[in-house]
Amino acid sequence: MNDIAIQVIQMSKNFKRIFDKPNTLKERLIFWNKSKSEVHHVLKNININIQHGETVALIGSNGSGKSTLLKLMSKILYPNQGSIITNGKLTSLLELGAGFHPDFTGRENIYFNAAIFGLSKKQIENRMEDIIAFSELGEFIDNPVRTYSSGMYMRLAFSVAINVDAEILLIDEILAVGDQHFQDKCFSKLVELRDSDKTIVIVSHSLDTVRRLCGRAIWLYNGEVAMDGDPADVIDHYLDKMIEDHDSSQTGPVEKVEGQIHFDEPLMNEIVVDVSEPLMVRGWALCNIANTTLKIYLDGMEIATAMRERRPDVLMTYHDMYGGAAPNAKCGWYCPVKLNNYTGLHSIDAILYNNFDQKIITQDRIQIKIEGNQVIS
Ligand SMILES: Nc1ncnc2c1ncn2[C@@H]1O[C@H](COP(=O)(O)OP(=O)(O)OP(=O)(O)O)[C@@H](O)[C@H]1O
Repeated sequence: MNDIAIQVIQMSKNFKRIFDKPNTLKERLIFWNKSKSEVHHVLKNININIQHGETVALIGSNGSGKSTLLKLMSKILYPNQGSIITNGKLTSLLELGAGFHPDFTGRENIYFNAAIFGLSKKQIENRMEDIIAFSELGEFIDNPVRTYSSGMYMRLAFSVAINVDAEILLIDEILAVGDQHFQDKCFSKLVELRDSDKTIVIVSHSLDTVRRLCGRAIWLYNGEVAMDGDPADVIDHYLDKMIEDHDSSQTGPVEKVEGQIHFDEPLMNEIVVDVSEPLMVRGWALCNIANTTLKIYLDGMEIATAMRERRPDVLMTYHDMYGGAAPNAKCGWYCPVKLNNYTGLHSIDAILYNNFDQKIITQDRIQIKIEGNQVIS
């Protein structure tokens, strides 16, 4: 048996961009030979081999061609040059609602979709209850899908996709529309499929999901494969490049500088073990400029510049500065605070400064009361 599930060979995809497209017949007649178009090279000479059993993420900034590549793999689109060969039964979760008939009920759409996938009526009937149970749609399963919310669509689509015995699963971001409970459930299911012999290709902006789920990440940049390998390395390079691109696109002063600081710890009832042991203060900062510094003050005295911390729960905790480079980037931070006066009320201030002019962008304060060896409020 061929070990390769998906083979992309010297593949390029272009789209035509049309400017000044006439909207009315009059405009068409007047501008009949004047509409301008431009060929947009979305993917250029891509070569990728994905083995059976691999779980691969496609990452990259908006418009880098990730969804287009998935659509090409699922043969919704065709390349202008080169080819894509898939080997195995393939199902895809690409656009919400794609493949569903809006006037059919959820149940009818299950029949419809599973039949297209080659399942017999008996096979579908045998799986029907499992599909409905996984989707948790309950009585809504007998309502027309046009009445569904995007989360409900996604529940139905995911439940069908995992029950049609596909060997290759292509998933585009859509998991993000589910509520937290269903996202967690889908994630666990994907882990289960990953650990069986399924091949999964997923497009996601959730780098945490990529790190936890995938064994390989492919980064698309300017229509080419910029890097292909271990997710942790690829994500680091991708984020560094995003910072670089963001910095070079910042030509003038940032007009409206905003930021937020959050304290997560110290938690109430935290036991302060020893006076000589510093108390760890943790939080995260969010700012729309890159060049910021976060300083920590104890009872009005500057005691430290907070240290960056990698936090799996906070997206993009990667930059050496505080605030982060990309707009709305978040950075986890920590600071060991040595309490001079052990018992009593202390205030800890975190202040985010703009490195250009040292002006304060934002600040926040927590007050902690220590009694005995505990933080009590
Ligand atoms: N059908 C189409 N016709 C014309 N241009 C298209 C079409 N589909 C995609 N594009 C263009 O191709 C480029 C890549 O789009 P694609 O959706 O693949 O990017 P993406 O990496 O998935 O982005 P995002 O992270 O925003 O989802 C974009 O510039 C988009 O405008």
